[in-house]
Amino acid sequence: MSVLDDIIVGVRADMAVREAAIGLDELVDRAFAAPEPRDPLPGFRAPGLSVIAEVKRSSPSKGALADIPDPEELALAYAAGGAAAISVLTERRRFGGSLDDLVRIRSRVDRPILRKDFTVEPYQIYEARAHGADLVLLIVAALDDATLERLYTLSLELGLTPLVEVHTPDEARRAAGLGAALIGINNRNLKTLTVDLGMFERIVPLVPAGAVKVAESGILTAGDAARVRSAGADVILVGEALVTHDNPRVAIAELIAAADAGTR
Ligand SMILES: O=P(O)(O)OC[C@@H](O)[C@@H](O)c1c[nH]c2ccccc12
Repeated sequence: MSVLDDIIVGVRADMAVREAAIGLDELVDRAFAAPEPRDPLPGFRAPGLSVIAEVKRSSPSKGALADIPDPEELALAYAAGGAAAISVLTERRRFGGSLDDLVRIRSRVDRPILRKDFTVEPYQIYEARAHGADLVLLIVAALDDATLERLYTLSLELGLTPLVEVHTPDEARRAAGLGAALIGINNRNLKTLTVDLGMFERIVPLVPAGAVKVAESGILTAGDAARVRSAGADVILVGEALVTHDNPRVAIAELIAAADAGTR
Protein backbone atom coordinates (compact mmCIF):
# COMPACT_ATOMS: atom_id res chain seq x y z
CA MET A 1 0.00 0.00 0.00
CA SER A 2 1.31 3.47 -0.85
CA VAL A 3 1.56 6.23 1.78
CA LEU A 4 -1.44 7.89 0.14
CA ASP A 5 -3.57 4.73 0.38
CA ASP A 6 -2.53 4.27 3.98
CA ILE A 7 -3.47 7.85 4.91
CA ILE A 8 -6.87 7.46 3.25
CA VAL A 9 -7.66 4.36 5.32
CA GLY A 10 -7.24 6.49 8.45
CA VAL A 11 -9.15 9.41 6.95
CA ARG A 12 -12.13 7.14 6.24
CA ALA A 13 -12.06 5.67 9.74
CA ASP A 14 -12.03 9.12 11.35
CA MET A 15 -14.81 10.27 9.02
CA ALA A 16 -17.01 7.31 10.04
CA VAL A 17 -16.77 8.44 13.67
CA ARG A 18 -17.78 12.01 12.77
CA GLU A 19 -20.58 10.80 10.54
CA ALA A 20 -22.03 8.74 13.38
CA ALA A 21 -22.26 11.96 15.42
CA ILE A 22 -23.48 14.31 12.67
CA GLY A 23 -25.31 12.71 9.77
CA LEU A 24 -25.16 13.92 6.19
CA ASP A 25 -28.60 15.59 6.29
CA GLU A 26 -27.71 17.75 9.23
CA LEU A 27 -24.35 18.60 7.71
CA VAL A 28 -25.99 19.69 4.45
CA ASP A 29 -28.21 22.11 6.42
CA ARG A 30 -25.16 23.46 8.22
CA ALA A 31 -23.26 23.88 4.95
CA PHE A 32 -26.04 26.02 3.51
CA ALA A 33 -26.27 28.07 6.70
CA ALA A 34 -22.53 28.84 6.80
CA PRO A 35 -21.19 32.34 6.10
CA GLU A 36 -20.78 33.16 2.38
CA PRO A 37 -17.69 31.63 0.79
CA ARG A 38 -14.79 33.95 -0.08
CA ASP A 39 -13.53 33.79 -3.67
CA PRO A 40 -9.72 33.40 -3.78
CA LEU A 41 -9.34 33.64 -7.57
CA PRO A 42 -9.25 37.45 -7.97
CA GLY A 43 -6.44 37.61 -5.42
CA PHE A 44 -4.55 34.76 -7.07
CA ARG A 45 -4.89 36.43 -10.48
CA ALA A 46 -3.64 39.82 -9.28
CA PRO A 47 -0.11 40.79 -10.44
CA GLY A 48 2.76 39.33 -8.44
CA LEU A 49 3.23 35.98 -6.78
CA SER A 50 0.52 34.93 -4.29
CA VAL A 51 1.19 32.74 -1.28
CA ILE A 52 -1.11 30.15 0.25
CA ALA A 53 0.38 29.80 3.73
CA GLU A 54 -0.20 26.50 5.47
CA VAL A 55 -0.91 25.65 9.10
CA LYS A 56 0.65 22.19 9.55
CA ARG A 57 1.94 20.60 12.77
CA SER A 58 3.51 17.48 11.35
CA SER A 59 3.75 15.44 8.18
CA PRO A 60 4.44 11.84 7.18
CA SER A 61 7.70 12.89 5.51
CA LYS A 62 9.11 15.19 8.22
CA GLY A 63 7.41 14.08 11.46
CA ALA A 64 6.79 16.84 14.01
CA LEU A 65 7.32 20.34 12.61
CA ALA A 66 5.77 22.76 15.12
CA ASP A 67 3.32 22.64 18.07
CA ILE A 68 1.14 25.56 16.94
CA PRO A 69 -0.91 25.95 20.14
CA ASP A 70 -2.66 29.04 18.68
CA PRO A 71 -3.36 28.34 15.02
CA GLU A 72 -5.26 31.60 14.66
CA GLU A 73 -2.22 33.60 15.81
CA LEU A 74 -0.09 31.89 13.19
CA ALA A 75 -2.71 32.51 10.49
CA LEU A 76 -2.96 36.18 11.51
CA ALA A 77 0.82 36.48 11.11
CA TYR A 78 0.51 34.89 7.66
CA ALA A 79 -2.15 37.43 6.68
CA ALA A 80 0.00 40.30 7.99
CA GLY A 81 2.90 39.02 5.87
CA GLY A 82 0.75 39.18 2.76
CA ALA A 83 -0.63 35.64 2.38
CA ALA A 84 -3.45 35.59 -0.19
CA ALA A 85 -5.08 32.54 1.42
CA ILE A 86 -4.54 30.20 4.36
CA SER A 87 -4.33 26.41 4.08
CA VAL A 88 -5.39 24.46 7.15
CA LEU A 89 -4.41 20.80 7.27
CA THR A 90 -7.37 19.14 9.00
CA GLU A 91 -6.12 15.55 8.78
CA ARG A 92 -5.48 14.32 12.32
CA ARG A 93 -3.39 11.15 12.31
CA ARG A 94 -0.42 12.18 10.17
CA PHE A 95 -0.66 15.98 10.13
CA GLY A 96 -1.98 16.78 13.62
CA GLY A 97 -4.81 18.97 12.35
CA SER A 98 -8.53 19.29 13.03
CA LEU A 99 -11.71 21.00 11.89
CA ASP A 100 -11.47 23.02 15.09
CA ASP A 101 -8.29 24.67 13.71
CA LEU A 102 -10.29 25.59 10.61
CA VAL A 103 -13.14 27.16 12.58
CA ARG A 104 -10.80 29.13 14.81
CA ILE A 105 -8.84 30.50 11.88
CA ARG A 106 -11.89 31.29 9.72
CA SER A 107 -13.40 33.39 12.51
CA ARG A 108 -10.30 35.56 12.99
CA VAL A 109 -8.67 35.84 9.56
CA ASP A 110 -10.27 37.63 6.60
CA ARG A 111 -8.53 35.59 3.86
CA PRO A 112 -10.01 32.63 1.95
CA ILE A 113 -9.35 29.39 3.82
CA LEU A 114 -8.43 26.06 2.20
CA ARG A 115 -9.51 22.91 3.96
CA LYS A 116 -6.50 20.75 3.20
CA ASP A 117 -7.43 17.12 3.62
CA PHE A 118 -7.74 13.89 1.69
CA THR A 119 -11.17 14.42 0.17
CA VAL A 120 -12.74 11.16 -0.95
CA GLU A 121 -16.45 11.56 -0.08
CA PRO A 122 -19.14 14.23 -0.53
CA TYR A 123 -19.50 14.24 3.26
CA GLN A 124 -16.13 16.00 3.55
CA ILE A 125 -17.13 18.70 1.08
CA TYR A 126 -20.29 19.56 3.02
CA GLU A 127 -18.24 19.36 6.19
CA ALA A 128 -15.64 21.78 4.83
CA ARG A 129 -18.31 24.33 3.92
CA ALA A 130 -20.19 23.82 7.20
CA HIS A 131 -16.98 24.73 9.06
CA GLY A 132 -16.39 27.83 6.96
CA ALA A 133 -13.92 26.64 4.34
CA ASP A 134 -13.72 28.58 1.07
CA LEU A 135 -11.56 26.10 -0.85
CA VAL A 136 -11.17 22.32 -0.80
CA LEU A 137 -8.33 20.14 -2.01
CA LEU A 138 -9.05 17.43 -4.57
CA ILE A 139 -6.06 15.14 -5.06
CA VAL A 140 -6.45 13.57 -8.49
CA ALA A 141 -4.22 10.60 -7.58
CA ALA A 142 -6.67 9.63 -4.84
CA LEU A 143 -9.81 9.67 -7.00
CA ASP A 144 -11.25 7.80 -9.97
CA ASP A 145 -12.73 9.91 -12.77
CA ALA A 146 -16.35 9.60 -11.69
CA THR A 147 -15.60 10.50 -8.06
CA LEU A 148 -13.32 13.37 -9.06
CA GLU A 149 -16.02 14.84 -11.26
CA ARG A 150 -18.70 14.38 -8.61
CA LEU A 151 -16.65 16.04 -5.86
CA TYR A 152 -15.56 18.83 -8.21
CA THR A 153 -19.16 19.62 -9.23
CA LEU A 154 -20.42 19.47 -5.66
CA SER A 155 -17.68 21.88 -4.54
CA LEU A 156 -18.75 24.42 -7.13
CA GLU A 157 -22.41 23.99 -6.20
CA LEU A 158 -21.56 24.94 -2.61
CA GLY A 159 -19.58 27.98 -3.74
CA LEU A 160 -16.25 26.38 -2.85
CA THR A 161 -13.19 26.77 -5.06
CA PRO A 162 -11.61 23.35 -5.67
CA LEU A 163 -7.81 23.22 -5.76
CA VAL A 164 -7.21 20.27 -8.08
CA GLU A 165 -3.84 18.70 -7.27
CA VAL A 166 -1.79 16.81 -9.85
CA HIS A 167 1.60 15.11 -9.97
CA THR A 168 1.82 13.40 -13.36
CA PRO A 169 1.08 14.31 -17.00
CA ASP A 170 -1.98 12.04 -16.96
CA GLU A 171 -3.32 13.70 -13.81
CA ALA A 172 -2.75 17.13 -15.39
CA ARG A 173 -4.86 16.04 -18.35
CA ARG A 174 -7.62 14.85 -16.02
CA ALA A 175 -7.60 18.19 -14.18
CA ALA A 176 -7.73 20.08 -17.48
CA GLY A 177 -10.64 17.89 -18.58
CA LEU A 178 -12.67 19.10 -15.60
CA GLY A 179 -12.13 22.70 -16.65
CA ALA A 180 -10.52 23.40 -13.27
CA ALA A 181 -9.72 27.08 -12.70
CA LEU A 182 -7.17 26.34 -9.96
CA ILE A 183 -4.60 23.60 -10.51
CA GLY A 184 -1.86 22.68 -8.05
CA ILE A 185 1.25 20.78 -9.07
CA ASN A 186 2.60 18.93 -6.06
CA ASN A 187 6.38 18.66 -6.05
CA ARG A 188 6.02 15.92 -3.45
CA ASN A 189 4.97 12.50 -4.69
CA LEU A 190 2.29 11.38 -2.23
CA LYS A 191 3.02 7.75 -2.95
CA THR A 192 6.75 7.87 -2.14
CA LEU A 193 7.07 11.33 -0.40
CA THR A 194 10.07 12.36 -2.50
CA VAL A 195 10.29 16.08 -3.41
CA ASP A 196 11.54 17.51 -6.69
CA LEU A 197 10.99 21.14 -7.71
CA GLY A 198 11.58 20.04 -11.30
CA MET A 199 8.14 18.42 -11.11
CA PHE A 200 6.45 21.82 -11.35
CA GLU A 201 8.63 22.77 -14.30
CA ARG A 202 7.84 19.55 -16.16
CA ILE A 203 4.09 19.48 -15.57
CA VAL A 204 3.20 23.17 -15.86
CA PRO A 205 3.26 23.21 -19.70
CA LEU A 206 0.39 20.69 -19.60
CA VAL A 207 -1.85 22.99 -17.54
CA PRO A 208 -4.29 25.10 -19.61
CA ALA A 209 -3.16 28.71 -20.00
CA GLY A 210 -6.27 30.15 -18.36
CA ALA A 211 -5.94 28.16 -15.12
CA VAL A 212 -4.30 29.62 -12.02
CA LYS A 213 -1.15 27.56 -11.41
CA VAL A 214 -0.07 26.65 -7.91
CA ALA A 215 3.38 25.26 -7.07
CA GLU A 216 2.99 23.06 -4.00
CA SER A 217 5.53 21.62 -1.54
CA GLY A 218 9.26 21.78 -1.06
CA ILE A 219 9.55 25.56 -1.42
CA LEU A 220 11.97 26.34 1.38
CA THR A 221 13.99 29.36 0.26
CA ALA A 222 13.57 32.63 -1.61
CA GLY A 223 15.54 30.98 -4.43
CA ASP A 224 12.99 28.15 -4.61
CA ALA A 225 10.13 30.68 -4.83
CA ALA A 226 11.92 32.59 -7.60
CA ARG A 227 12.57 29.34 -9.46
CA VAL A 228 8.93 28.20 -9.61
CA ARG A 229 7.79 31.77 -10.27
CA SER A 230 9.96 31.99 -13.35
CA ALA A 231 8.60 28.60 -14.48
CA GLY A 232 5.09 30.08 -14.41
CA ALA A 233 3.67 29.74 -10.89
CA ASP A 234 0.94 32.26 -10.03
CA VAL A 235 0.73 30.94 -6.48
CA ILE A 236 3.00 29.00 -4.12
CA LEU A 237 1.69 26.77 -1.34
CA VAL A 238 4.15 26.76 1.55
CA GLY A 239 4.00 24.92 4.86
CA GLU A 240 7.22 23.68 6.42
CA ALA A 241 9.32 26.79 5.70
CA LEU A 242 6.73 28.97 7.46
CA VAL A 243 5.75 26.84 10.46
CA THR A 244 9.42 26.29 11.35
CA HIS A 245 10.41 29.97 10.90
CA ASP A 246 10.64 32.17 13.99
CA ASN A 247 8.97 35.04 12.12
CA PRO A 248 6.40 33.71 9.64
CA ARG A 249 5.21 37.20 8.73
CA VAL A 250 8.67 38.21 7.54
CA ALA A 251 9.23 34.83 5.89
CA ILE A 252 6.22 35.27 3.60
CA ALA A 253 7.14 38.82 2.68
CA GLU A 254 10.65 37.63 1.76
CA LEU A 255 9.35 34.84 -0.49
CA ILE A 256 7.07 37.26 -2.34
CA ALA A 257 9.78 39.90 -2.72
CA ALA A 258 12.37 37.40 -4.02
CA ALA A 259 10.00 35.91 -6.56
CA ASP A 260 8.93 39.30 -7.86
CA ALA A 261 12.54 40.51 -8.09
CA GLY A 262 13.46 37.38 -10.05
CA THR A 263 10.86 37.94 -12.74
CA ARG A 264 11.09 41.73 -13.08
O1 LIG B 1 5.43 21.87 3.82
P1 LIG B 1 5.66 22.10 2.37
O2 LIG B 1 6.72 21.22 1.78
O3 LIG B 1 5.87 23.57 2.06
O4 LIG B 1 4.31 21.68 1.59
C1 LIG B 1 3.07 22.35 1.77
C2 LIG B 1 1.97 21.63 1.00
O5 LIG B 1 2.25 21.71 -0.37
C3 LIG B 1 1.85 20.18 1.43
O6 LIG B 1 1.51 20.16 2.77
C4 LIG B 1 0.84 19.37 0.61
C5 LIG B 1 0.59 19.51 -0.72
N1 LIG B 1 -0.37 18.65 -1.10
C6 LIG B 1 -0.76 17.94 -0.04
C7 LIG B 1 -1.73 16.96 0.07
C8 LIG B 1 -1.95 16.43 1.30
C9 LIG B 1 -1.22 16.81 2.40
C10 LIG B 1 -0.25 17.79 2.32
C11 LIG B 1 -0.01 18.37 1.09
